Amino acid sequence: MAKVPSPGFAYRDGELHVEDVPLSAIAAEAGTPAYVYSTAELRANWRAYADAFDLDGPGGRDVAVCYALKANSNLAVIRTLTALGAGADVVSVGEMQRALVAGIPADRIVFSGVGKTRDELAAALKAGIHQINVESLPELDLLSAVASGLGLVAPVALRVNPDVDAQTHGKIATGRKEDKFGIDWSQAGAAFARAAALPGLRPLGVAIHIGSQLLKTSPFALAFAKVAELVTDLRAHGIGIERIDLGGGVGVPYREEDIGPDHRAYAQVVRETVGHLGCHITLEPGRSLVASAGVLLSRVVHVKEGLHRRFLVLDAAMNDLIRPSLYDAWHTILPVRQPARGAPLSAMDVVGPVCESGDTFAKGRRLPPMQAGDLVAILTAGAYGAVMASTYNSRPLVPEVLVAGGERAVVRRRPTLEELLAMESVPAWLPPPGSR
Ligand SMILES: Cc1ncc(COP(=O)(O)O)c(C=O)c1O
Ligand SMILES: N[C@@H](CCCC[NH3+])C(=O)O
Repeated sequence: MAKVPSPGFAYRDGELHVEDVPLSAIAAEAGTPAYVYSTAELRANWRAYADAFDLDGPGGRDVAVCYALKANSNLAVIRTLTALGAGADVVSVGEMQRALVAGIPADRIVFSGVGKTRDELAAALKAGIHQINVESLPELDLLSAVASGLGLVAPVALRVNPDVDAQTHGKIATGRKEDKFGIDWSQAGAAFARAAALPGLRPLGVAIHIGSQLLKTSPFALAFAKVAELVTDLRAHGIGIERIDLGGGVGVPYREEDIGPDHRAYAQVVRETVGHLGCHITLEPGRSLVASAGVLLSRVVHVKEGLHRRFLVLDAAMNDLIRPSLYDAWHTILPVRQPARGAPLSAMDVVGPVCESGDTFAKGRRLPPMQAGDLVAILTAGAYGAVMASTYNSRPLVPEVLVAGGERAVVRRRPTLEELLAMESVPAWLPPPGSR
């Protein structure tokens, strides 16, 4: 049996607890499936960055940690992180709204993304956000026009594509030359020159993001060194770069055997590669701040003995947590009731009720005896979990619960089926019910 890898979640009195709260109590109150988040774990994840970058001391004066909301945009989660000092990295006007509503000041928000619309750019400028990360020449022109139309000058970083392989899953690597992100390395100089010439822009930063779930620091080191070269080059050409945005944070251990990441080693890489430039540095970690802080709590609907395999059929499904289906991602799965010492383990396919074979959380996972009605916790689900949920198969969005010590609150409730249906309508020109 896998050990519980995080301090926010532990077996006590024969049951898995989130801080001081038994998960069975949460299942009784919020129903299942439900995401459950630990505030202590969020704090510990923040502290790892705060310590590595001396955020509360003199070393951190020129470093901003802008939490990438895409990893988990629940308002209570954002509020917890911003109370610790986080700014925000947003990729849509919706995320920007969330950041503002959660209390993050506009001047601590950066706006990334490869396809920001005219309306989104205008909203960001009107809100007065810290920086817009521009990813293409057409976007430069559009932003300049929008800013000029509003009588404003946009604070801009250009996201460049350093052509570095992040050595992560292909679907979440973003810094290779074939990826859609950033301005081609060979066009970077010309793009900055153009930005400097456009009336509505103040180009002051270089941004990159090479991918997510990096368990090694070497790809970061390669990419950051290229950024340093570019900054030096741009300065030599009279373009005064004051800011560097280094993109997402370190990866997280999903399996016990995953080694790293070491925040201190990452911070060391940052200092060694770009520290000498005297730039203000923005970091945009998402996953590493929230992944370990969340579990997906689910109930066993059936234990189905197939002829060839044993299936543990849960009430959670791919629509609630899509990472295993989409990236073949591993999530450790634990029974909420602590198994007896030496309980026999047997291989089970852990699946959901959705009508796709891909609705599988784990294949051949070795688990102790389980029966219908038992609760399980799918670990390390705080990042890219609830935010990627859908209503596929007309399953309502999964609720979210935040725990702090002995306190707990439902921070997003499960919508009712009536609410889902109320969003739709049948036009009067369609045949009425009963006709054919
Ligand atoms: C531009 C940008 N910044 C930050 C992040 C957050 O990355 P991570 O969750 O790996 O820290 C992402 C997602 O990969 C991203 O696309
Ligand atoms: N959704 C991905 C990460 C995407 C990163 C976004 N830039 C995951 O779960 O691993």
